[in-house]
Amino acid sequence: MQSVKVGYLAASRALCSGRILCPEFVKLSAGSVSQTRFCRTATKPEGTAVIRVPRYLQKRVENVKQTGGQNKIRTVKAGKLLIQSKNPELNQSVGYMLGKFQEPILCSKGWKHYKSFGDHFTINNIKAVAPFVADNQKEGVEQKPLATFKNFHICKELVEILENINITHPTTVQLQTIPKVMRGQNILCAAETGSGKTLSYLLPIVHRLQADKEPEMDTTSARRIQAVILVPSRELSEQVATVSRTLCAPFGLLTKTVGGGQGVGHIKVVFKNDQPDILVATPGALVKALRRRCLDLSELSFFVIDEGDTMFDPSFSDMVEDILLRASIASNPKETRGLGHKAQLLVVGATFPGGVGEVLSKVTDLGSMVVIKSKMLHFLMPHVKQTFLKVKGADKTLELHQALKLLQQEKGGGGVLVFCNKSATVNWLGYSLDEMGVQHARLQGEMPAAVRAGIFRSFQKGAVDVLLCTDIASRGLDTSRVRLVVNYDCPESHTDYIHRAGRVGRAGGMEDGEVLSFVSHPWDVELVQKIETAARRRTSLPGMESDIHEPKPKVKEEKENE
Ligand SMILES: Nc1ncnc2c1ncn2[C@@H]1O[C@H](COP(=O)(O)OP(=O)(O)OP(=O)(O)O)[C@@H](O)[C@H]1O
Repeated sequence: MQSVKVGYLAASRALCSGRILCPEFVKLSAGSVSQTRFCRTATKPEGTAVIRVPRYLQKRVENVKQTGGQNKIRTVKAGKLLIQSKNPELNQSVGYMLGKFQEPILCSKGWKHYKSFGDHFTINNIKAVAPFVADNQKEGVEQKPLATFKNFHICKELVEILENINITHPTTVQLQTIPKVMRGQNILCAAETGSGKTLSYLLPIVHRLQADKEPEMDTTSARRIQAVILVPSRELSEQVATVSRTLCAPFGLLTKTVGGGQGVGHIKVVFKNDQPDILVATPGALVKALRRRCLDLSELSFFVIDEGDTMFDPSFSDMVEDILLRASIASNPKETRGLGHKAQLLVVGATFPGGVGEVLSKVTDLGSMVVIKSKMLHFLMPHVKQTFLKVKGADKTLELHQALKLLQQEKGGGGVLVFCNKSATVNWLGYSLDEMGVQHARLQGEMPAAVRAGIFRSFQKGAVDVLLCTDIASRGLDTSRVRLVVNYDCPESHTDYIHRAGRVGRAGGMEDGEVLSFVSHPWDVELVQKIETAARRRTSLPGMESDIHEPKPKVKEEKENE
């Protein structure tokens, strides 16, 4: 029997004064006082008795505290369910709101116990439209005219290109960001996954570059790099470059990429004949290029850091700092115009770690940066159904097979991203799926660059439906055809969960995207409990609230020091 020691006086006071008037408890406690061995020990102060409270009684007391003395809290009301559990008593309706100090009773509460295998719960999608769709586009809101890209006064060719690909109304983040970028402000923008952050920075960049372009300029010789976009992976650099090329096409602006895994020879070739107007690069490749003096960042008009959380992660931050120090970053909008102008700094991401300010304060005045933070940042996506299944490690492959079959039967198939925590798991799982006859592709960081090239693109194009991958595919990669994200291995952090889950429910993507997470290890359970708590409380995921803060103006600090 596991037990705890409590002071006799404290325990008896709690028993007598509290609402916990359990006769069994009192009887047992009194019994154990007379028998306690601790009374006899010389080290204990005289008169202090120690009683042992059995674990099962502690649990009962905890439950009484949680339910406030009632047998159970009724969390189900008429209408749609927010949380749907294997045990219907733990369901929670959309209409039920937890009290401020009320502890939610979690389906995943006992998931560290081996008997919980087979248990499951679902956080239902309670909204049909993503929160980042501008308010006036939501159902039932018809009063205001819809905002369009024309409202931003960007050149008409760009508006036409967007219309051709069915992008007519800006998302919330685009509405907030584009005007500010056009005004020359440095921006720190944090908004949900799939909310259209790429266009938020690319549209104003291309608009400005075409406006600044001199008509008589020779297209090749006078070209210089005017915008650098830093991204964490090769795949993402290709994706951003594709969007950029589409937007640049009518203006003859050139976009190039340099990515990790490419030798110096290849990097030199990129810059040899023709400098691009827009360069999309990974930090490692750009550092190599800068060291070999292949390019010069002194005349930049824009410096963009996409996927800010990854780029300011310790694995990249030194390189990012090194690159930023070679560029001349503006400290206010006036410095971004005219002769000898400096670069406007745009940092975007779906989550933000602490420490962003530390690096940025070395290159610009943090006080001048405009922080744009979406309302639903770090919340679970309300328009995506998210299921958690407690399953034995050995059964995960079968469960995955089952989920793929169900998707085929119920929705006629679609893109599936299966996330594993390690490259080795991707390979191993790949062999298992081969044996089961499931066609798939694999994408993981340990693959040679040549093998990796084009895998995500072929998945985007629909050449293969199932992609087994590590977290390299969770950051920024966009495909509207993903219907199901499977966390074959439970993600290691909230940030990873947000990014992985964010591959569905994207602007312009499938509306019925789902996330399925397998939970097999006891150490996965805490993360699941936090996610379930956030869902039941309708709050953001814990530990991420302070991730983004308004940078303090440097000037004030200096004045204080004087
Ligand atoms: N205004 C819009 N209307 C409809 N679709 C849009 C709009 N803006 C962007 N999209 C589409 O939304 C998808 C997601 O955009 P994008 O990749 O820029 O998202 P993101 O916010 O950068 O996501 P992540 O945080 O995952 O990087 C893209 O397919 C893009 O074409």
